Amino acid sequence: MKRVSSPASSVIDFLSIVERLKRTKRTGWVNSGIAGPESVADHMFRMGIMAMLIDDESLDRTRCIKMCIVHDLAEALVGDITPFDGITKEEKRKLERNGMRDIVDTLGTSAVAHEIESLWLEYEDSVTSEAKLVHDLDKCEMIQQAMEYEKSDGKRLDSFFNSTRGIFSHPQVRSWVEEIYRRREDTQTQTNS
Ligand SMILES: Nc1nc2c(ncn2[C@H]2C[C@H](O)[C@@H](COP(=O)(O)O)O2)c(=O)[nH]1
Ligand SMILES: [Mn+2]
Repeated sequence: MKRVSSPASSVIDFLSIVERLKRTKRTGWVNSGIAGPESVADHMFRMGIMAMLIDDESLDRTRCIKMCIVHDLAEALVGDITPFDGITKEEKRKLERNGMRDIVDTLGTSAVAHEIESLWLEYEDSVTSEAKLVHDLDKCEMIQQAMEYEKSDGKRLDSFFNSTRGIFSHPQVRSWVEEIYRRREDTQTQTNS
């Protein structure tokens, strides 16, 4: 089937929506009083790099990288909703599903529009091994950022570690999480000495 590419006007409209992710600060850090917090785009970028570092031949690595960089795309329209905003998971999914539909519609019926929406739905359903890995990376990236903010801002961000304890399943990600915890303890030891 001939690939139908989106016209330039649609592409620029779509990229202007993506630009919002560069300006949308991650709510969890804003609520924690972090100065100059990362954006949603920053978070997805490092997740993409993390996916490149995964050494697992059973996974479609390229698909994982693509899933990382689209998984929070809906937040360009609905914002970055935390588990503490009083919005149910069902309502959040409905808001983000509708947001994704609006975002992808700007690209028309192109193959890439379908690909982006499919990747997002696969992440949301969290059934495939690739999606489960990207969920691991989502939380691993978050706790590494929390560890780095604890060190740079001299704060305790316990909730990020408490809410993700024991949830990681991929062995390589678990090894990264162990190292994050070790470094966090080092920082706390140095701070207390
Ligand atoms: N204070 C906390 N905030 C949290 C926690 N877990 C997630 N979050 C924040 C981080 C993001 O701002 C937002 C959702 O992130 P997604 O990548 O899942 O869209 O919620 C937590 O335990 N404490
Ligand atoms: Mn995320």
